[in-house]
Amino acid sequence: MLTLKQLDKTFGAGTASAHHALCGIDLTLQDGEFVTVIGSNGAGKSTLFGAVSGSFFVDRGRIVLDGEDITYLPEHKRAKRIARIFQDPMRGTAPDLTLEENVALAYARAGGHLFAPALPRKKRAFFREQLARLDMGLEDRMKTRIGLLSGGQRQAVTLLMATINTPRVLLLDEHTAALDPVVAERVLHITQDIVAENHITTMMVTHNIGAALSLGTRTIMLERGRIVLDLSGETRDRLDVPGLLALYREACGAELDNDRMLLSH
Ligand SMILES: Nc1ncnc2c1ncn2[C@@H]1O[C@H](COP(=O)(O)OP(=O)(O)OP(=O)(O)O)[C@@H](O)[C@H]1O
Repeated sequence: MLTLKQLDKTFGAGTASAHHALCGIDLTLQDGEFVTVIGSNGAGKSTLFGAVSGSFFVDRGRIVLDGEDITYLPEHKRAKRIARIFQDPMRGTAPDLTLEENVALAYARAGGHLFAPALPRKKRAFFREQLARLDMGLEDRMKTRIGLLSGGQRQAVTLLMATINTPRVLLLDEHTAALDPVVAERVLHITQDIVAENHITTMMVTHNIGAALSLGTRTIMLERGRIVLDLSGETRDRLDVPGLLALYREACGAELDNDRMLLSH
């Protein structure tokens, strides 16, 4: 279980450009829960992920994972349990290393090691099987430099690498936004399968409202560093995009300001 209690973060505190990016975030995620996260531009979605993954420490509040207080645990020590994938497919892999070398690195990192020994044969075979499931022909390209793969292929590999040692929490920060729609759809399918099979507690930021309402079992909406909507069960099941926008208007007294979100449904 992941619990966030009263998280607060101000960037540039004490300066003229101070920005209160997280304002008392309270959120509990059950094991294996898949939550989609939406919100207008600058609402604090990436900041929330940064707080959970440890890119910075929060100013106030507590982050508790499986009963352990990890609020001040450095990022590299959380990495074994909390994986994060970004929008940029180039970010999660080393372009000059082969697919196999990247996988070896991911294993090493997940095990808390600095150096990557050669991949044990069993693990190699397992990863090859996983690659075959992607149906992108990558299982026969273990010796190919990652930099030669397409964005979609790289993002799919990044997803496999991030979940190689089954993290407790997976943070997906618009991880399909830079892919063409067909590839994005496929990567989303793979995401759902991996998350469900491994029972990984997952939060996924998306600007696609339709995807936000159809994937996972819960949707939260952020606005100015606060959770303004937390939708699940029948309420969420019955909701369509206009319905969500109306709820937003009711909660915030304004129209949603996110062009990408409004254009993508
Ligand atoms: N390191 C930082 N220093 C100063 N301000 C920051 C920093 N990171 C984020 N912010 C500010 O905090 C606010 C929240 O940013 P964040 O990236 O979390 O928003 P977001 O909801 O992910 O937005 P988007 O959908 O546009 O990516 C923004 O106003 C942003 O400019």
